[in-house]
Amino acid sequence: MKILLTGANGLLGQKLVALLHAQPCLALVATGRGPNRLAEWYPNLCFVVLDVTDAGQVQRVLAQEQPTHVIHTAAMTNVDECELNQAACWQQNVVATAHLAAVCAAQGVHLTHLSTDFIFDGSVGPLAEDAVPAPISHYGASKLAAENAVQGTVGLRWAIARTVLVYGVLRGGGRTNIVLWVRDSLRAGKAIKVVDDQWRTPTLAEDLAQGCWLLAQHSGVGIYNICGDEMLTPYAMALRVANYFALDKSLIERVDASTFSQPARRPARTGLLIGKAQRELGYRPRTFEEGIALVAAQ
Ligand SMILES: NC(=O)C1=CN([C@@H]2O[C@H](COP(=O)(O)OP(=O)(O)OC[C@H]3O[C@@H](n4cnc5c(N)ncnc54)[C@H](OP(=O)(O)O)[C@@H]3O)[C@@H](O)[C@H]2O)C=CC1
Ligand SMILES: Cc1cn([C@H]2C[C@H](O)[C@@H](COP(=O)(O)OP(=O)(O)O[C@H]3O[C@@H](C)C(=O)[C@@H](O)[C@H]3O)O2)c(=O)[nH]c1=O
Repeated sequence: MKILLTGANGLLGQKLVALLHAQPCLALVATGRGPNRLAEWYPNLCFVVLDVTDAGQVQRVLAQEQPTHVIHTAAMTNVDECELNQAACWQQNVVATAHLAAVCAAQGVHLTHLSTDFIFDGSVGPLAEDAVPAPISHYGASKLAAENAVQGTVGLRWAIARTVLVYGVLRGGGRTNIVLWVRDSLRAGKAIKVVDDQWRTPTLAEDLAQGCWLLAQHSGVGIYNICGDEMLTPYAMALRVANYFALDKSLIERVDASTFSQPARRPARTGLLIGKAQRELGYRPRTFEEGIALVAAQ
């Protein structure tokens, strides 16, 4: 088995490297668009530069590496930036994915593609895999189009892992996430406004990596929700983080989403149901509390 990761420098990518680099009987090729930000921690990691929007590079790297499986985490994940730079978002999230899927099909490579709860409009939740998508942001529309491109690629063995609000410790800089943002703001004595009218099933990055590994091992086919098992608002999450780290809860101001005028709308109520992944893959995510404890331990 030989797994090639895209976006290996990212939050999920790093956790996949941590999980997979020492697996017996598995060859791992980590790829990313920039320099390898993981060399300090994984000096023996096989890292190849791969910008997934460069069709020639994708062709060459897959032909050269001959993976049996690809886990495609690379994407433009800043939702507001996607709303403001829609062409770049489409290029990164849709065009690149469609081409990667075609190359995987041509080479008989199993593709696990990462998708999101933001393909839904947030009117009802939590949702199972058969719910009808209706994205309300360009990011969400791009991720739905990517799903459709993957599913529409003839001859491709594919799995789509949908996830939600991923958190965890990221090395070497990159996007922050809800748990780190709350912890670091409160530690700095900074007041924060946190919404209590958006509902999510927050996902520990290590659990998401485990779910992707299970999908690759099973060469799973179809859509699988891979996320946390608890439905929480960011406000509830912030209180849990403050309690765990014994930080000042009075700095957390409870607000609703109307407080923010972000370029991209966020779906109010999402969250995904994980029964299928639990039954078919043996997926067992940690609780939010356990997730915070793991973040604290790192
Ligand atoms: N984070 C979340 O809350 C959620 C994420 N997801 C999905 O999960 C996946 C992983 O997300 P996450 O790890 O959090 O994202 P990150 O933003 O942490 O990582 C994404 C990685 O993709 C890389 N990348 C971006 N464009 C390209 C490109 N053209 N070629 C190669 N690499 C590229 C980035 O490179 P660089 O480091 O150089 O910027 C970055 O390392 C994404 O597909 C995302 O849509 C779904 C739901 C929730
Ligand atoms: C910055 C900020 C966020 N929040 C809340 C809103 C939101 O529910 C949560 C995260 O907000 P952000 O804008 O940082 O993240 P956001 O862009 O909403 O996160 C999304 O990322 C993409 C990649 C996905 O695929 C989605 O699943 C989702 O995780 O925290 C506040 O309450 N106050 C704040 O000041």
